[in-house]
Amino acid sequence: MMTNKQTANSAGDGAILECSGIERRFGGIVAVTGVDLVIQQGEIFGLVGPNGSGKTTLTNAITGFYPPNVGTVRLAGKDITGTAPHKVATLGVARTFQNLALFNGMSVLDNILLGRHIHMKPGVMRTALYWLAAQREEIENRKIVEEVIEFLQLESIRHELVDGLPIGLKKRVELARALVAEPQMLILDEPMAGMNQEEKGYMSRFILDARAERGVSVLLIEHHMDVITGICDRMLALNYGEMIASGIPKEVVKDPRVIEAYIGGSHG
Ligand SMILES: Nc1ncnc2c1ncn2[C@@H]1O[C@H](COP(=O)(O)OP(=O)(O)OP(=O)(O)O)[C@@H](O)[C@H]1O
Repeated sequence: MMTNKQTANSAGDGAILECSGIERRFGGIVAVTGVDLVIQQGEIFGLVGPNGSGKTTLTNAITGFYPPNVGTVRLAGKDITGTAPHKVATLGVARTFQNLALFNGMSVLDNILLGRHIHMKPGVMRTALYWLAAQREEIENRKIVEEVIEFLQLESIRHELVDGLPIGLKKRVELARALVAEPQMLILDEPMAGMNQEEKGYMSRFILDARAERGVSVLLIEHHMDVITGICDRMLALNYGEMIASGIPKEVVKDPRVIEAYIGGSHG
C-alpha cells in the first residue's frame, strides 16, 4: 500500500504528479473517493480497475475536465487543482483518449500538427511585422513534429487520412499528437484497446522509448495486465471509485481484492 511518507512527497524530491484525497461526485454518484497517488519523475505508473471503477474520472480530475470536489492535484509541486484543461496542457500534461479523438477527414500529419497548438502564438502568426519570429516558430514546430513522426515510424502514412487506418495505427497517431506537445506527463487512456499481441508489443516499446528518449512520466490506464506488469514501475487498482491496492505490479496483480474485482467485473 502507498505509505503516508509517499503521499506526503512534494516538489523537489522527484514527484511529478501528486494527488491527495481526490473525490469526484456526479449528482448522487461518488465516482472517485479518497484517492492518493504519487508518480515520480520518469515513472510509468499503471492505473487499473473494472469498468466504471473511476479511472477516467480520476484522469479528468487531474487534467481539469472534471475538477475534484475534494482533494488536491500537484504537478511538479505546483497546485493545479481545478485548473482549466487547456492550461493544464500548457503546464505539460498531454493525454490520449479511450475513444480516439482524432479528426477524420484530416491527414496523419495534420492531426499530429494539432498537438503543437499549445506552443503556437496565433498573434505572432498573424502579424506580418513579426513574420521572422513566426517563421522561426514554424521551423521549430516542424522539427519536433518530424522527430516524433520518425520516432513512432509514421513516415510512410504521414499523408494518409486517419479515417481508414487500423486501430493500432490510429492509437499511434494519437500518441504522436500527445508527444509533439513535449509533455512532462503523459496520460494514456487504454492505448492498447483493440490491439493484437504484436501491436501491443510495439506500443509498449514506444511508451518505454518515450520515457527513455523524451523523459516523459506516464500514467497508463490499461486492462491488459501483462502490459502493466511488463512496463509499469508501480500501479494503483481502483474498484467502485476507491483504492483497493497499490505498489509493485507483480504483487498488486496477485492481491485477492484485485483478482476479485476483475472476476466480479466485466474484464474478468
Ligand atoms: N460525466 C458523468 N456524469 C455522470 N456520471 C459519470 C460521469 N462520468 C463518469 N460517471 C460515473 O462515474 C463512475 C466512474 O466512471 P469512469 O468512467 O470514471 O470509470 P472507468 O473506470 O474509467 O470505466 P471504463 O473502464 O468503462 O472507462 C461510473 O459510475 C460512471 O457512470
